[in-house]
Amino acid sequence: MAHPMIAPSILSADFARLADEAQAVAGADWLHVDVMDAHFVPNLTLGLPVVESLLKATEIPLDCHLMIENPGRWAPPYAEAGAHNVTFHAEATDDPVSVARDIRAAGAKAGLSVKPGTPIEPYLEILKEFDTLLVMSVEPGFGGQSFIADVLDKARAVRRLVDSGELRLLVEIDGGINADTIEAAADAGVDCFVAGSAVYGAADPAEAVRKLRAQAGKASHHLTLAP
Ligand SMILES: O=C(CO)[C@@H](O)[C@H](O)COP(=O)(O)O
Ligand SMILES: [Fe+2]
Repeated sequence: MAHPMIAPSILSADFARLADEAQAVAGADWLHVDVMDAHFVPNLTLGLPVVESLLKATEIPLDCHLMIENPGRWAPPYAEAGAHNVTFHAEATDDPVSVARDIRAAGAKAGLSVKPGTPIEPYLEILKEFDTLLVMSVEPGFGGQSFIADVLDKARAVRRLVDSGELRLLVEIDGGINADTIEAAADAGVDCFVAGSAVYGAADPAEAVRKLRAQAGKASHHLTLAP
Protein backbone atom coordinates (compact mmCIF):
# COMPACT_ATOMS: atom_id res chain seq x y z
CA MET A 1 0.00 0.00 0.00
CA ALA A 2 1.28 3.45 -0.86
CA HIS A 3 2.47 5.66 1.98
CA PRO A 4 0.86 8.92 3.12
CA MET A 5 2.22 11.82 1.10
CA ILE A 6 4.06 14.80 2.57
CA ALA A 7 4.32 18.10 0.71
CA PRO A 8 6.66 20.60 2.42
CA SER A 9 5.59 24.20 1.80
CA ILE A 10 8.41 26.44 0.63
CA LEU A 11 6.52 29.40 2.10
CA SER A 12 8.48 28.62 5.28
CA ALA A 13 11.79 28.18 3.43
CA ASP A 14 14.51 30.75 2.72
CA PHE A 15 13.44 32.36 -0.58
CA ALA A 16 17.04 33.36 -1.37
CA ARG A 17 18.08 29.68 -1.35
CA LEU A 18 15.12 27.88 -2.92
CA ALA A 19 17.16 25.28 -4.83
CA ASP A 20 18.98 24.28 -1.62
CA GLU A 21 15.74 24.30 0.33
CA ALA A 22 14.17 21.92 -2.21
CA GLN A 23 17.23 19.69 -1.92
CA ALA A 24 16.82 19.69 1.87
CA VAL A 25 13.52 17.79 1.52
CA ALA A 26 14.62 15.44 -1.27
CA GLY A 27 12.46 12.56 0.03
CA ALA A 28 9.25 14.58 -0.06
CA ASP A 29 6.42 13.47 -2.34
CA TRP A 30 5.55 16.93 -3.63
CA LEU A 31 6.99 20.39 -3.06
CA HIS A 32 4.15 22.76 -2.19
CA VAL A 33 4.46 26.20 -3.75
CA ASP A 34 2.16 28.93 -2.39
CA VAL A 35 1.43 31.54 -5.04
CA MET A 36 -0.23 34.63 -3.51
CA ASP A 37 -1.23 37.76 -5.38
CA ALA A 38 -1.98 40.28 -2.56
CA HIS A 39 -5.58 40.42 -3.83
CA PHE A 40 -7.20 37.03 -3.19
CA VAL A 41 -5.14 36.93 0.02
CA PRO A 42 -3.45 39.79 1.88
CA ASN A 43 0.06 38.58 1.12
CA LEU A 44 2.39 38.45 -1.87
CA THR A 45 4.82 35.60 -2.53
CA LEU A 46 6.03 34.44 -5.94
CA GLY A 47 4.77 33.69 -9.41
CA LEU A 48 5.45 31.85 -12.63
CA PRO A 49 9.12 32.86 -13.15
CA VAL A 50 10.08 31.42 -9.77
CA VAL A 51 8.10 28.25 -10.47
CA GLU A 52 9.90 27.89 -13.82
CA SER A 53 13.25 28.17 -12.05
CA LEU A 54 12.23 25.70 -9.35
CA LEU A 55 11.19 23.19 -12.02
CA LYS A 56 14.77 23.26 -13.29
CA ALA A 57 16.22 23.04 -9.77
CA THR A 58 14.38 20.01 -8.39
CA GLU A 59 13.03 16.61 -9.41
CA ILE A 60 10.31 16.80 -6.77
CA PRO A 61 6.90 17.31 -8.43
CA LEU A 62 5.62 20.82 -7.79
CA ASP A 63 2.26 21.19 -6.07
CA CYS A 64 1.28 24.75 -6.96
CA HIS A 65 -1.36 26.28 -4.68
CA LEU A 66 -2.68 29.38 -6.39
CA MET A 67 -4.22 31.85 -3.94
CA ILE A 68 -5.00 34.31 -6.69
CA GLU A 69 -7.86 36.08 -8.40
CA ASN A 70 -8.83 35.14 -11.94
CA PRO A 71 -7.39 31.60 -12.01
CA GLY A 72 -8.99 31.10 -15.44
CA ARG A 73 -6.42 33.50 -16.83
CA TRP A 74 -3.39 32.65 -14.66
CA ALA A 75 -3.61 28.94 -13.76
CA PRO A 76 -3.03 27.21 -17.14
CA PRO A 77 0.48 28.69 -17.62
CA TYR A 78 1.64 26.87 -14.48
CA ALA A 79 0.46 23.62 -16.06
CA GLU A 80 2.14 24.46 -19.37
CA ALA A 81 5.38 25.19 -17.48
CA GLY A 82 5.40 21.67 -16.03
CA ALA A 83 3.85 21.88 -12.55
CA HIS A 84 2.54 18.49 -11.42
CA ASN A 85 -0.54 19.90 -9.67
CA VAL A 86 -2.20 23.23 -10.27
CA THR A 87 -4.68 23.99 -7.52
CA PHE A 88 -6.87 27.09 -7.42
CA HIS A 89 -9.55 28.35 -5.08
CA ALA A 90 -13.25 27.64 -5.48
CA GLU A 91 -13.95 31.12 -4.08
CA ALA A 92 -11.92 32.79 -6.85
CA THR A 93 -13.99 31.81 -9.89
CA ASP A 94 -17.57 31.28 -11.06
CA ASP A 95 -16.49 28.55 -13.46
CA PRO A 96 -14.18 26.07 -11.71
CA VAL A 97 -14.95 23.31 -14.19
CA SER A 98 -13.56 25.14 -17.20
CA VAL A 99 -10.45 26.14 -15.23
CA ALA A 100 -9.92 22.48 -14.27
CA ARG A 101 -10.37 21.36 -17.87
CA ASP A 102 -7.85 23.93 -19.08
CA ILE A 103 -5.32 22.80 -16.46
CA ARG A 104 -5.74 19.15 -17.45
CA ALA A 105 -5.57 19.99 -21.15
CA ALA A 106 -2.25 21.73 -20.46
CA GLY A 107 -0.89 18.52 -18.93
CA ALA A 108 -1.17 18.96 -15.15
CA LYS A 109 -3.37 17.52 -12.43
CA ALA A 110 -6.16 19.89 -11.43
CA GLY A 111 -6.84 20.75 -7.80
CA LEU A 112 -9.71 22.59 -6.12
CA SER A 113 -9.05 24.35 -2.82
CA VAL A 114 -11.61 25.53 -0.28
CA LYS A 115 -11.09 28.00 2.56
CA PRO A 116 -12.01 26.86 6.10
CA GLY A 117 -15.42 28.56 5.97
CA THR A 118 -16.41 27.31 2.50
CA PRO A 119 -18.76 24.31 2.54
CA ILE A 120 -17.92 21.39 0.29
CA GLU A 121 -21.48 20.30 -0.57
CA PRO A 122 -21.95 22.76 -3.48
CA TYR A 123 -18.80 21.37 -5.09
CA LEU A 124 -19.33 17.62 -4.68
CA GLU A 125 -20.94 17.36 -8.11
CA ILE A 126 -17.93 18.87 -9.89
CA LEU A 127 -15.16 17.08 -8.00
CA LYS A 128 -15.05 14.45 -10.75
CA GLU A 129 -13.33 17.13 -12.83
CA PHE A 130 -10.46 17.30 -10.29
CA ASP A 131 -7.51 15.15 -9.25
CA THR A 132 -7.07 16.75 -5.83
CA LEU A 133 -9.20 18.48 -3.22
CA LEU A 134 -7.10 20.82 -1.07
CA VAL A 135 -8.87 21.44 2.23
CA MET A 136 -7.49 24.57 3.89
CA SER A 137 -7.10 24.12 7.64
CA VAL A 138 -6.04 27.77 8.21
CA GLU A 139 -7.16 30.98 6.52
CA PRO A 140 -5.01 31.18 3.40
CA GLY A 141 -2.31 33.84 3.37
CA PHE A 142 0.31 32.95 5.93
CA GLY A 143 2.30 30.03 7.29
CA GLY A 144 2.64 29.22 10.97
CA GLN A 145 -1.06 29.49 11.92
CA SER A 146 -3.02 27.11 14.17
CA PHE A 147 -4.87 24.12 12.74
CA ILE A 148 -8.68 24.46 12.44
CA ALA A 149 -9.96 20.94 13.23
CA ASP A 150 -13.54 21.63 12.08
CA VAL A 151 -12.48 21.35 8.45
CA LEU A 152 -11.86 17.62 8.90
CA ASP A 153 -15.59 17.03 8.36
CA LYS A 154 -15.01 18.04 4.72
CA ALA A 155 -12.14 15.60 4.39
CA ARG A 156 -14.30 12.83 5.89
CA ALA A 157 -17.21 13.56 3.54
CA VAL A 158 -15.02 13.41 0.44
CA ARG A 159 -13.09 10.37 1.73
CA ARG A 160 -16.40 8.49 2.01
CA LEU A 161 -17.17 9.26 -1.65
CA VAL A 162 -13.69 8.13 -2.70
CA ASP A 163 -13.91 4.92 -0.69
CA SER A 164 -17.32 4.13 -2.17
CA GLY A 165 -16.00 4.62 -5.68
CA GLU A 166 -18.16 7.66 -6.47
CA LEU A 167 -15.11 9.92 -6.71
CA ARG A 168 -11.51 9.41 -7.66
CA LEU A 169 -9.20 12.06 -6.24
CA LEU A 170 -6.63 12.73 -3.55
CA VAL A 171 -7.61 14.56 -0.39
CA GLU A 172 -4.94 17.06 0.66
CA ILE A 173 -4.84 19.26 3.75
CA ASP A 174 -2.97 22.54 4.17
CA GLY A 175 -2.32 24.65 7.24
CA GLY A 176 -1.14 23.97 10.77
CA ILE A 177 -0.06 20.39 10.09
CA ASN A 178 2.54 19.21 12.60
CA ALA A 179 3.26 16.34 15.01
CA ASP A 180 0.24 17.33 17.13
CA THR A 181 -2.32 17.53 14.32
CA ILE A 182 -1.31 15.13 11.55
CA GLU A 183 -2.81 12.01 13.09
CA ALA A 184 -6.29 13.58 13.37
CA ALA A 185 -6.06 14.59 9.70
CA ALA A 186 -4.90 11.13 8.70
CA ASP A 187 -7.76 9.56 10.65
CA ALA A 188 -10.17 11.76 8.69
CA GLY A 189 -8.92 10.17 5.49
CA VAL A 190 -6.42 12.72 4.20
CA ASP A 191 -3.93 11.37 1.62
CA CYS A 192 -1.49 14.26 1.34
CA PHE A 193 -0.29 16.60 4.09
CA VAL A 194 1.18 20.04 3.41
CA ALA A 195 3.58 21.18 6.14
CA GLY A 196 5.51 24.43 6.08
CA SER A 197 6.77 25.52 9.49
CA ALA A 198 6.80 21.93 10.82
CA VAL A 199 9.30 20.95 8.09
CA TYR A 200 11.37 24.07 7.43
CA GLY A 201 11.32 25.09 11.09
CA ALA A 202 12.92 21.76 12.02
CA ALA A 203 16.68 21.35 12.45
CA ASP A 204 16.60 18.52 9.87
CA PRO A 205 13.80 19.07 7.32
CA ALA A 206 14.26 15.67 5.65
CA GLU A 207 13.94 13.94 9.01
CA ALA A 208 10.82 16.02 9.76
CA VAL A 209 9.27 14.74 6.50
CA ARG A 210 10.03 11.13 7.44
CA LYS A 211 8.63 11.55 10.95
CA LEU A 212 5.41 13.19 9.75
CA ARG A 213 4.91 10.45 7.16
CA ALA A 214 5.42 7.74 9.77
CA GLN A 215 2.95 9.43 12.11
CA ALA A 216 0.34 9.74 9.37
CA GLY A 217 0.88 6.08 8.51
CA LYS A 218 -0.27 5.07 11.98
CA ALA A 219 -3.79 6.28 11.22
CA SER A 220 -6.55 4.04 9.97
CA HIS A 221 -6.89 5.47 6.46
CA HIS A 222 -4.32 5.02 3.73
CA LEU A 223 -3.77 6.31 0.24
CA THR A 224 -6.10 4.60 -2.18
CA LEU A 225 -4.86 6.15 -5.43
CA ALA A 226 -1.50 6.55 -7.07
CA PRO A 227 -0.34 10.22 -6.80
O1 LIG B 1 -1.25 27.90 1.77
C1 LIG B 1 -0.73 28.08 2.86
C2 LIG B 1 -1.01 29.33 3.64
O2 LIG B 1 -1.88 30.11 2.92
C3 LIG B 1 0.10 27.00 3.41
O3 LIG B 1 0.63 26.18 2.39
C4 LIG B 1 1.14 27.34 4.45
O4 LIG B 1 2.37 27.63 3.88
C5 LIG B 1 1.32 26.18 5.38
O5 LIG B 1 2.21 26.54 6.39
P1 LIG B 1 2.12 25.88 7.84
O6 LIG B 1 0.75 26.17 8.37
O7 LIG B 1 2.35 24.41 7.66
O8 LIG B 1 3.22 26.56 8.59
FE1 LIG C 1 -0.65 26.23 0.55
